[in-house]
Amino acid sequence: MTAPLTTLRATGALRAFEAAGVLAPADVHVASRLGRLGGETSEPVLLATALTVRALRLGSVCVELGRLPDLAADAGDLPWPDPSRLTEAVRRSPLMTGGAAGPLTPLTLVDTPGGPLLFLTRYHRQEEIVRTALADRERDRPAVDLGAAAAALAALFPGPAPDRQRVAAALAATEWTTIVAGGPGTGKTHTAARILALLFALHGPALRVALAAPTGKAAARLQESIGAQAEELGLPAGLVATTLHRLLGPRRDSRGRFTHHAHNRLPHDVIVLDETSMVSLTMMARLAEAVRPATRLILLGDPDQLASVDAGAVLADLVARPPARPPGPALARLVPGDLGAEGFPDAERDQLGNAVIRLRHGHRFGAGIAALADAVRRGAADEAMAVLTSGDETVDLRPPDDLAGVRDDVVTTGLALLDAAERGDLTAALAALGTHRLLCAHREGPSGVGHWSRRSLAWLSRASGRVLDPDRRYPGLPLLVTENDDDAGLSNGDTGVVVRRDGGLVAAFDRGAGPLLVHPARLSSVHPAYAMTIHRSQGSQYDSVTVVLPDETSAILTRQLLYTAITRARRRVRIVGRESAVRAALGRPALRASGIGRTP
Ligand SMILES: Nc1ncnc2c1ncn2[C@@H]1O[C@H](COP(=O)(O)OP(=O)(O)OP(=O)(O)O)[C@@H](O)[C@H]1O
Repeated sequence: MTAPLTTLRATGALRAFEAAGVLAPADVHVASRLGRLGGETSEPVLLATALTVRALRLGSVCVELGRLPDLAADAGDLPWPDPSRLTEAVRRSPLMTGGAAGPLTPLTLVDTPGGPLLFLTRYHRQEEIVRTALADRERDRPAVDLGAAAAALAALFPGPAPDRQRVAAALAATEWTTIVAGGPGTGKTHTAARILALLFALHGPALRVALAAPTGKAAARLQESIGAQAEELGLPAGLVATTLHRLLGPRRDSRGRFTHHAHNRLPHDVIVLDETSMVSLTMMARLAEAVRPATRLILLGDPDQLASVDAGAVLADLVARPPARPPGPALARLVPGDLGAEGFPDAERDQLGNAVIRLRHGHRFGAGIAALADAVRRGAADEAMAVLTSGDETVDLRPPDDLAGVRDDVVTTGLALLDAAERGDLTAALAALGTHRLLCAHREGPSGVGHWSRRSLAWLSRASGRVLDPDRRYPGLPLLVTENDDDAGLSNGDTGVVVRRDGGLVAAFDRGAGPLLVHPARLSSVHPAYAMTIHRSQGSQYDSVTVVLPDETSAILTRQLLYTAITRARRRVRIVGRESAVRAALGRPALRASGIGRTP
């Protein structure tokens, strides 16, 4: 039996950190358990261990021992250990060296030019796997027929220089790994479809291609988008996208292990992975092990989004790596006009050495949303406020007591859902689901999901003249999936709606071409989705979005959180909150630590 999550044993420093809310009971529990198993009693070492466990919970793979107090700058006075004494104590710890109790070494300390980093060994290994695989893949470059590649590039990308999409495709032709970064609507999928066309042109129709994404929903969108361009680009019809899990082949006999691994690699010539910012370090390591050296790996994603909820912002880390080598000579010969163009700065050219290209031009957003997202990404608070107060009708900042507009959007969307769902019109119901979404930073409290869900339901009940009880799954109830359910084909974060159908009810989930229908009784972990957290909205977009900000003291309110919320909107974004909260968010980049690109 596992021990209950009690922290009665927390003493001294751990207790102080737990009382201050810096450590959760589970952090202390894991650290104490490791300490007992490994024979470590030093309080500072156990504190550092608990802080490392906490860091994982918050998306960092390690902690910087020399800068521990930065982890909780707003937590007041706490008994932080002296960094150099702590580092020495960790170095000598049986948790590092293995003790009398056995060879268990759950901690790994890595010295870097920026100071010592403390990892849980398991995650350090995973970083090593990703780093080593990438370094191996960077040792050489694929041979390419430059004449054929130049001709195909010219046909696929006829625009003026600099065209970063063309550069992305040229990278994909000349590198084993290519990272195409960019915000929503910058054309990552558009480019991926053209990259495939280029690779088919170079290597013939037998090329084996895999399309993958971290969630079922993202895979469906990728497949739909590539499929819609297949005819125009001469791609084979019926390219199928799958989740990364399914690509690797989950094994029923062993959770976390896959059919494809270092000794049974994936057979594909090209693997395109979308929404890479949502891939955890663990899954990235599994993929890195399973990819053949001569497979082209194309990673697409937005590194400015919130990191994956599991540890590891692998994409952001890969994009931020200092250049390891100069750009390849073949690249310069394929796209000399783009690389030499005035609007293509040196810093971007250097990044090409790591096969990283960032698409910058938005093709989908209103100009207001794009300008706001860009200002938020850079933390430029005055610029963001100027956009928000410019009168541009695609972006708006409203004080928390000015709710008429939000109510209108909630009621219009809710009534459309009720109407379409009662009529059994799946297409209309799923379309209504994507028109407006309420996003909150928190789950609880006056700016949290619970409060705003109840408020939305009250508005909608009044407007529809019906008593709507989310516990009785009525037609028109929007749903949010909160756990992966492989058997039902649902992923954590999927949204759907209950619809009347053939005299009964079904839950419909958007899957591009055809909706996924699930009997409501088969749904295990779902909640009403009148409002949802920004974290859960990652990877989805809506026509219009209302973002409810907490007050400026909320530590969860970071630049990445606000960027992620804003970029969920295609046409209109309304922020409900005060200017002070917007400014606080922009002043708070999420502190994440990882070793990729830093360790020797
Ligand atoms: N070079 C281009 N010329 C014309 N239209 C483009 C170009 N690039 C992208 N688009 C269009 O812009 C829209 C957004 O492109 P796409 O879906 O590829 O972006 P994305 O970066 O993959 O977005 P997301 O991150 O939301 O998936 C699509 O309608 C696409 O056809």
